[in-house]
Amino acid sequence: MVQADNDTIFALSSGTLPAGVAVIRLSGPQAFDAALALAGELSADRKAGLRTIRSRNGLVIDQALVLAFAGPNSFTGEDCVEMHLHGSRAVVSAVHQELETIGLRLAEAGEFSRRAFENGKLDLVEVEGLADLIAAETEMQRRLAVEQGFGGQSALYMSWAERLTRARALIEAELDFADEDDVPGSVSDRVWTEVGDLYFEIEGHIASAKAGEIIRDGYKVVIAGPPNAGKSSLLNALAKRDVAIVTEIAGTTRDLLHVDIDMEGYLVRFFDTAGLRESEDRVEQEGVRRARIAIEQADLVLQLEEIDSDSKHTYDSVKAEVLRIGTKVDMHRTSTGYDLTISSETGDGLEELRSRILLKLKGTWSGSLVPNRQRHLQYLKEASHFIAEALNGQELDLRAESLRAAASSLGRITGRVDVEQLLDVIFSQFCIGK
Ligand SMILES: Nc1nc2c(ncn2[C@@H]2O[C@H](COP(=O)(O)OP(=O)(O)OP(=O)(O)O)[C@@H](O)[C@H]2O)c(=O)[nH]1
Repeated sequence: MVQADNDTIFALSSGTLPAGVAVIRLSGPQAFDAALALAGELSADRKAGLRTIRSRNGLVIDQALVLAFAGPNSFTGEDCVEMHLHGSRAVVSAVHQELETIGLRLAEAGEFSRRAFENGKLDLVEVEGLADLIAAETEMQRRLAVEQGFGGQSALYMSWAERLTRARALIEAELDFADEDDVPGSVSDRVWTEVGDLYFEIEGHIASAKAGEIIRDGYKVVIAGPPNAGKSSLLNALAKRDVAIVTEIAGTTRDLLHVDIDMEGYLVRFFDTAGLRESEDRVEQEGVRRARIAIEQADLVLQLEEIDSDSKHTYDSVKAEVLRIGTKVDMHRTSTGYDLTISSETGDGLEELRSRILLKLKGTWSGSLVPNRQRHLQYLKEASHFIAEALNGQELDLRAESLRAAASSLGRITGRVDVEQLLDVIFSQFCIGK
């Protein structure tokens, strides 16, 4: 069913019940009336007031703190109310029932944010950043989401779109008014130098996308090696619990297993893989196939091998960095030819392994703004392509058109930048004509 945009909506905005407090949020033209019907009276704008919440037939449902936010100064830009109730299922359910009877409806997933976007309170990048902030589990994910959710990234893209549009305005001024006296001679050289600088800035930003992906989706560490090398034992030792089955039977692990570990604020996803060997067993063959895909997609491969073992394995298509690790050091004396030797049994070398992984991770993100979604990357690449076209073009009007297309691509990232509007602003600052 298509829901009307001017419906007044409500939802439980806080977490799982029961809890100390449950926050129900209302948004839309009827929000204040509905809150008045339940709470009797609302405090002044944005001031919390302690109210008794009653049903229509006068029965007390709960006592709550009620806050009213008159639009446009609210999250959605509409009139909003928050009721901070006691967090019981029965209280929340009774309030929901009352609100539905009054004619409000339960919000759909993301509907508050959608309204915030439609009312110009948040742009798309900020909406995505907010979603990431809510989903953030590690400190670095939180920091990245804050950079994105609170306007920093949008401001960067907006400033780039503005620079492109300004360049285009200058070029068009040159095209339109070249024969008049009050436009300074050829501005082209300076404009193209500036556009060239911007091209390198955008390319640099695109190159940092991997860092964004690693922080947001996790650093993928794949534990690989022949059967019985001790892969599952290492996964369990790192996770400090029994995630994977460990036996002395070669070929125990057949599927891909993974464990997420928060290492000093970074999300690290460790994958345990099936031992790499030729096998007649179809399940094991499939496990090995999945292991190879995981190795190809890894950020770091831990190549395990029991010290002194004969089963040396070569990896064909590893793009990631590889750490060669000799295992079961508690059972062996010699240990040359490895980057590191470990024992999951005694814990030897595990701290060293953790530090090496962290060292690699800490070098990935400097804390600067980075694209962290495929959507951003796609439009950034598109923008960069159009800028390159403008820089290498011949006809001035076609080059100006490429600049417009590049600014539009950047505008699509935030969903806000209207290039034509920008052009008006820029032209209004010129004093062309008499
Ligand atoms: N002494 C000793 N034994 C270990 C160590 N790590 C693993 N083992 C033993 O080696 C055998 C194989 O360990 P796993 O962790 O299952 O090895 P895997 O590489 O996952 O094996 P597959 O699932 O067959 O690919 C088990 O009997 C473990 O107890 C270690 O550090 N020291």
